[in-house]
Amino acid sequence: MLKRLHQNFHRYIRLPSDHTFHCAFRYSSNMSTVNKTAHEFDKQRLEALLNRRFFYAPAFEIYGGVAGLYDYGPPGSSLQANIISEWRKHFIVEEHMLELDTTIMTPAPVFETSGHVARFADWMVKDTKTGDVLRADHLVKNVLEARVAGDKEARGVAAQPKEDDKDKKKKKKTAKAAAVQLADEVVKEYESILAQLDNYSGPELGELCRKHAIKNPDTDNEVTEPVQFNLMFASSIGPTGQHPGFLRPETAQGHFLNFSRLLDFNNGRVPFASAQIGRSFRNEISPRAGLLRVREFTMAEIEHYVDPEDKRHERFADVRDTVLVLLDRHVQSEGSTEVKHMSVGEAVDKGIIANETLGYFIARIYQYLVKIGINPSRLRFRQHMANEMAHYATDCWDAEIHNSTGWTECVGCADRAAYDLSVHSKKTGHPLVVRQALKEPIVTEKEAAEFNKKVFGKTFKGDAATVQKIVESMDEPQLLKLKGELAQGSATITSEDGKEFTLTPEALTIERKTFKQSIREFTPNVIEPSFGLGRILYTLLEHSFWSREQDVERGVLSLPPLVAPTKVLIVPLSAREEFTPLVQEVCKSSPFQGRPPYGLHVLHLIPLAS
Ligand SMILES: Nc1ncnc2c1ncn2[C@@H]1O[C@H](COP(=O)(O)OP(=O)(O)OP(=O)(O)O)[C@@H](O)[C@H]1O
Repeated sequence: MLKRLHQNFHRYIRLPSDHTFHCAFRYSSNMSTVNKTAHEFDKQRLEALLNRRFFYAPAFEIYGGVAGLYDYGPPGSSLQANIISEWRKHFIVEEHMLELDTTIMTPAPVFETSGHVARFADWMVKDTKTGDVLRADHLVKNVLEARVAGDKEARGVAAQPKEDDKDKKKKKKTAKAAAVQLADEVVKEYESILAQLDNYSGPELGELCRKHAIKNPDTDNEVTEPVQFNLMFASSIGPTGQHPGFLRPETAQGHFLNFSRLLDFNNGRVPFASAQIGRSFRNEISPRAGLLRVREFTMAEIEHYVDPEDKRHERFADVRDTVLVLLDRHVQSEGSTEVKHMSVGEAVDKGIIANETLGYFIARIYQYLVKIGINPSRLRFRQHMANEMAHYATDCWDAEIHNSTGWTECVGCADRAAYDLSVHSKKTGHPLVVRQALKEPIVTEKEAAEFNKKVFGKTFKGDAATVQKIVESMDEPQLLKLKGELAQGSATITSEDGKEFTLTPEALTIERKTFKQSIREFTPNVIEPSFGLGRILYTLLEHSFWSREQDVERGVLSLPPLVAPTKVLIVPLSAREEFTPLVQEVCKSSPFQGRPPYGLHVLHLIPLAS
């Protein structure tokens, strides 16, 4: 019997029929083909399927659950592992990146220096009567979008709500507005606000709420002025609570703090990149969007260190012709969302994308997302507007994926300039720089201060070090001025705390000297692609979900084999116990074991017969 099983292996591999998630077997990454026969997307059916098959579920559910925390079940974990595995291959292996695994618990000074303690915050408002908390930009977005939708409905442009919404109770609570037709200018103004929503400061969001009578849609109550809420989870390290700390809200700082070691590992050369996959934590104000906004999630982040004077990328030619859908900042600031279809080469040439390295990573992000099954026609890159971008960043693009809630940022890709390395270096005194031997030494002439240590010490005693520091920190024009004053007999300088010191030519001389520099020292700039894997996973599930017109009850997930949780199913057709060892034997000796064709590397053994 076993021999027969082996001989007829392919007959005993039961390719699952296409009415459950096991139809991960539809080898199509081209959903447009699939969608021709598919029924309209139904979020409730997808959610029911994901819940029933335990892709993921609210964490601590039997204790009532906590918003924004989710556990992944077997297929969800497997799907996530495959997404990560492909990410590792696509970025870490193919780009020779240096992988890290740094700690989550972080001492507070790190985030004080990075600016997170002061600025990693969102604007929140409170319902003036119930005290319910809402994120200010989300409130404005939901209410204005609902009004625009209501206007479309009143004009007969929008689809009417479906009659067959059986499970209305379960429907997500979202802002709804009556089908009321608005004046054309009002619609235009709303659309303009929505197009540049991320550009508004907290006070401006408050102003919008007042101007457009935006209230809490759940209660119709007014809301308070926006106040900032820091998103980091605070903790303390050690039994005495002496060392305040935070759960990291991103993995990036772990890369920067290890920069010197990474640089050594890379033999002192740039460019190179570090990469890390790990958990991050954000105490989101009002997480109501399933996996799209959670309080604990897996990120995959790359920090690519590059010479600030040369941001070319040696493999740019490989991606130059990749055509992307771009929504640039100028279009948004005009209140429009009109996209451009453009090759990444053209976008860099025209200065729409700031430099080659940033363009290279944007193209690689696109390739990765499409490879794992994201529908390219629902993927765009949106450039950050001036106010939205961190003050130190020179350019930033988000990979946004369209889903049932609209466009969602799933990957951020920013040129962070030299900010992070500079601030940590300044704070700790540890140089986070690259030293490069110059082919041709640079010869320069400049004013230099020379201290007569004996006289200097005698004159200034305990203040000698302070006075020396003041002089050493002077630039060329200041030194020239000081030199002139000393030539007249003496000069007076003042310390930060207002103390005055008189310098004489006996204590200090300033002379023009020639310097030869054979080492160039610089702080590299950082290009950072930052992926939220939960958002990618969820949008992928939406893009892969469909059902047939003739069988809408049964959902199908058409995931590419590369990431599908189940690749091959081997099942006994009878419940007889003696079949179990035979099936296990077949699994072990299957041609897929060890040498997976087409990425088939997971074998699931599921008893089918009952
Ligand atoms: N609360 C969250 N839940 C799930 N994923 C998240 C969350 N916050 C951020 N991410 C993911 O991490 C990536 C990088 O984080 P980044 O700091 O750029 O996001 P963000 O701009 O703060 O996102 P948002 O504006 O949506 O809050 C995002 O592109 C997203 O995929």
